[in-house]
Amino acid sequence: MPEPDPASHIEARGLGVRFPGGVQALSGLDLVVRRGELLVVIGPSGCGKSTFLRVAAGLAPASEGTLTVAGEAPERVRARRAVAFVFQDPTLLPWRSLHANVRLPLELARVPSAEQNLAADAALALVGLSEFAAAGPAALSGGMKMRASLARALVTRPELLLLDEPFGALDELTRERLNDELLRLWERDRFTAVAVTHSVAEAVLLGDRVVVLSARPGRIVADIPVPLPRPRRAALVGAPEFAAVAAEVRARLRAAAPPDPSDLSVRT
Ligand SMILES: Nc1ncnc2c1ncn2[C@@H]1O[C@H](COP(=O)(O)OP(=O)(O)OP(=O)(O)O)[C@@H](O)[C@H]1O
Repeated sequence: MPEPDPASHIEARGLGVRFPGGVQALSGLDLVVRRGELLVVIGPSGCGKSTFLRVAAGLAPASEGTLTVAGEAPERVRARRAVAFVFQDPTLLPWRSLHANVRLPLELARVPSAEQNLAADAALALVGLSEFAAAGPAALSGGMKMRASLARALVTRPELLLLDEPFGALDELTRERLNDELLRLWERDRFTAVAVTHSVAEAVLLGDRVVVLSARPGRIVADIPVPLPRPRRAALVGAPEFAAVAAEVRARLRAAAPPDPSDLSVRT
């Protein structure tokens, strides 16, 4: 077997996922995510984006081909807590304070409690929530809950962060702020990150590359580099060079989407 390339973090080769009911979510997917890269995956609804993240997180098995993380099976990477997942729903435990929510992954890893407290303090400070450490999730806005969810994901200093439409449920302004926050955290620590989104603007703002998947079963139809300089912030969205990349992503996404039956222009 060839030596794994140290620069590649996730390697999917001929990856396919078929669910027990027969739904083929992904098929023949070849993708390399480099270490320290921020990759965005976009594609039509139901094409298998979340399924790809779940396989990379070690939460779902591949049915064809392989996917490795740092040359290892994703389940092993999950077991050593080197991967963290952020979902659209912040899933904070309502009976725990923010601090106790953020330190939970360290508790589960049986990290000594003094270390847990220091790391949770630092993670809350990173996302600007120190003064809410003792508050319960019910006292927080949606944006604050998502910040807490990011803090909980980063508290273990993961090598790989997987984000499944993390800010999709937030209003536009809060979403912009959270994207800036995510960019700041990633610029600081340069963990490998794979984010799924439905927003073309978000994809171009965040990504080093944007991978466009076809309609189900998802396979890669475009792999678009984003040559915009970093650090990037949400204000970049109005720039002409931004619009050019966004137009390319949008065109590839349109071409990937299944035809709209109400669109008369595509009927013969
Ligand atoms: N556990 C499961 N069992 C059976 N089918 C599933 C399961 N999970 C997902 N699917 C199906 O697999 C397909 C891909 O789902 P997935 O959630 O990965 O798509 P997605 O691209 O993330 O969708 P969306 O953009 O709507 O969130 C969908 O048709 C979905 O209904």
